[in-house]
Amino acid sequence: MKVAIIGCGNMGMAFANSFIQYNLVQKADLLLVEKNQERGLQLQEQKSGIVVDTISSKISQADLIILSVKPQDYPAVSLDLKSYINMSQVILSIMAGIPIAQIQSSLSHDLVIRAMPNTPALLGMGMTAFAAAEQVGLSDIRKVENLINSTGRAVFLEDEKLLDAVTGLSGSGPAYFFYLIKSMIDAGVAMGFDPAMSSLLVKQTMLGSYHLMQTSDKTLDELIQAVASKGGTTEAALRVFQEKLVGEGLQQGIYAARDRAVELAK
Ligand SMILES: NC(=O)C1=CN([C@@H]2O[C@H](COP(=O)(O)OP(=O)(O)OC[C@H]3O[C@@H](n4cnc5c(N)ncnc54)[C@H](OP(=O)(O)O)[C@@H]3O)[C@@H](O)[C@H]2O)C=CC1
Ligand SMILES: O=C(O)[C@@H]1CCC=N1
Repeated sequence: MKVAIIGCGNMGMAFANSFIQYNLVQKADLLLVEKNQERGLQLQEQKSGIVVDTISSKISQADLIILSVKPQDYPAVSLDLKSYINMSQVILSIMAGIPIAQIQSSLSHDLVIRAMPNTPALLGMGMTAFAAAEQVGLSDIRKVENLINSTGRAVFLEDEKLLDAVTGLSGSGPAYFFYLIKSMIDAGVAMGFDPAMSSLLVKQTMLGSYHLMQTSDKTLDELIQAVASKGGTTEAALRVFQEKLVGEGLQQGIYAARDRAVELAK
């Protein structure tokens, strides 16, 4: 399969590297379109594929074209791409917010799939949800799903609108996790640990807790209860979280991310 990737930053290259790692695409069949000169040079040094800095007739040979520029850069990309695209090519967009219909009309092209991955795709441990235009056949959906599976787990959504919620939940989710960890490490440092020791205490706790959650029969509430002894320390912390509306704050943040995805389409 021949693949072209337009915008080879964090996510574009997470996808490219997974395809290569699993031999789903050969480097000679991977066209990397990257406008940023410094990044383009890096990609050339890494020999990850055929690197070019502009969209040209070369793109007409690709079976699949991945759009992984920032949503704000898409209008310029669509103007360039429109003149080279051919009817049988499938477009896979991972851009936040931009609906399938908007991509179809800006490119005058039917075969569009829209996906929302996340950065653990860099390790093949990503979570991607995707939806397809009704004109895309099952065979093309399967081909794209196989590619996405090389970056981690994939779920197909019948309702494209939910992709904005996915963006707020799992697309941006890794940042929330790192934010939580950083806050805990900062608390450890404030209580007298050096940053390395605080980091070890927190990261190992999160790793162990993740595996406990995944292997235990208990619900999340029961797992919390199992830590929170009556009248003990955890209860004291949970009371403060409740008073400070930590859970609600997190949820409001997730809704704000979803709403920003909707705004990005305008
Ligand atoms: N980062 C994440 O966690 C996730 C991101 N996404 C989506 O993926 C997309 C890319 O995000 P991310 O990888 O983080 O962004 P990056 O900024 O890392 O990558 C985008 C790259 O595209 C380049 N670019 C801009 N315009 C063009 C053009 N006309 N032709 C070729 N290349 C161009 C940019 O260059 P320059 O820097 O010079 O502008 C940049 O190198 C976004 O739409 C985002 O919504 C989806 C899920 C998760
Ligand atoms: O922050 C963003 O806009 C992108 C989309 C999801 C994660 N990063």
